[in-house]
Amino acid sequence: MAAAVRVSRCARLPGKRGGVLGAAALVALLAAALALWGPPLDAALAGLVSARTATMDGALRLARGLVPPLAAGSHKGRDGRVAVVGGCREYTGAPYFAAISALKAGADLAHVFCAREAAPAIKAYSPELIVHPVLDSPGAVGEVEKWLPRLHVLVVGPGLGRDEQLLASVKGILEAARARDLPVVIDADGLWLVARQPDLVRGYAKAVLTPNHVEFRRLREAVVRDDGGEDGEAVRGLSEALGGVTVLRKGERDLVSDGRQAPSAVLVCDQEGSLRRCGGQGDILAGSLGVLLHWALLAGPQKTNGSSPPLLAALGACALTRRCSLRAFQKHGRATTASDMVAELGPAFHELFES
Ligand SMILES: NC(=O)C1=CN([C@@H]2O[C@H](COP(=O)(O)OP(=O)(O)OC[C@H]3O[C@@H](n4cnc5c(N)ncnc54)[C@H](O)[C@@H]3O)[C@@H](O)[C@H]2O)[C@@H](O)CC1
Ligand SMILES: Nc1ncnc2c1ncn2[C@@H]1O[C@H](COP(=O)(O)OP(=O)(O)OP(=O)(O)O)[C@@H](O)[C@H]1O
Ligand SMILES: [Mg+2]
Repeated sequence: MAAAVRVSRCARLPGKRGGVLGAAALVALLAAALALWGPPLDAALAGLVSARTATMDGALRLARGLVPPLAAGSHKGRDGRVAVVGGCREYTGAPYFAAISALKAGADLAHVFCAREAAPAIKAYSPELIVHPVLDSPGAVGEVEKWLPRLHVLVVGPGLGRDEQLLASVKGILEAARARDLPVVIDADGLWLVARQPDLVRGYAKAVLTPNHVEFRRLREAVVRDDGGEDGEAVRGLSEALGGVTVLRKGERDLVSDGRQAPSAVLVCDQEGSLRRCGGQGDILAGSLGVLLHWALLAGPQKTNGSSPPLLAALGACALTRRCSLRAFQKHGRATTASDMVAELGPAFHELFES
């Protein structure tokens, strides 16, 4: 059973003695303890409450510390060069949402490597995106590989579709990225590929998978031969079976684990979000996560306090996506779309990471 703690916003937290701690006392107590973070934190809290799942507000505080300060002398690209690999005839919105979210979350440059047919539409959505119509060309892997030295992170899968030729190209691109130790976020149909070829990511600590409900079940079925279970232990088990790849299982509560946190904590992000379940919210999360993952890996242990950088980045991206979707929902209600959420990403980022 994944051991950690569940810290929810509500007042009720069953302790070992079955008592209930008041919210204020609990928050104060855990705020101090969370400051320890990492193995000392786990040790400090292990005896406090029964092993459940953990919403690590302290992790968010750490995530804030990963954001590089804007500086007069910085050059274009320093704060992140993110590339989305996806976009096909059917799906052009998903790669756009992922790439523009990376920019609005603070990346300096956002590329999209997509199929030729998708490129005009994605280019038309935004002049900010650098769109390469190469993914369905015979030399797609080489075309992308020559860009890898100039990129910090790949976000693979939004709007990819399931065309065998595209998936074969993406397999080669993932292999090339891993060979260069490039961090990757794998979402949507990129997860379709991983479910069929788990060794593409197995044991790769710089990979983060972001399955939704359906994609999670497919992965569990393919990797651990069990499509049951949606709880923290199922997430931790999948992560462990993939050799410590960080898994973010999206849902009403986002569950994150790298399978190795001792004692194997599963972190929960259940901050308030939108009640609307419109398409594109997962793409926004994947793009935001791309830039946060780059920053987290760059920050070093003194900033992450010994915690897993991908884990912190995933939590930060969950909180950011929920906050921008909530802001959009408060303005647009049932009419809220992913475009409205993207429009709120900048203010949500400021609220969470800069104020
Ligand atoms: N505007 C666009 O271009 C969009 C394109 N998208 C792309 O569409 C492709 C397929 O993504 P999908 O998410 O549709 O496919 P999935 O295979 O993830 O999901 C298939 C169906 O499962 C159902 N489902 C999803 N979450 C569920 C849940 N929590 N409980 C029960 N049922 C659930 C939905 O009806 C969904 O259509 C991906 O490449 C994705 O990136 C989506 O991201 C949505 C937006
Ligand atoms: N049932 C839910 N209740 C509240 N929030 C949810 C729920 N399901 C998902 N979310 C929120 O929406 C985010 C995206 O999850 P979702 O399941 O929509 O991804 P997705 O299906 O990949 O989206 P996309 O349409 O972009 O592919 C989650 O990280 C979570 O914050
Ligand atoms: Mg999705």
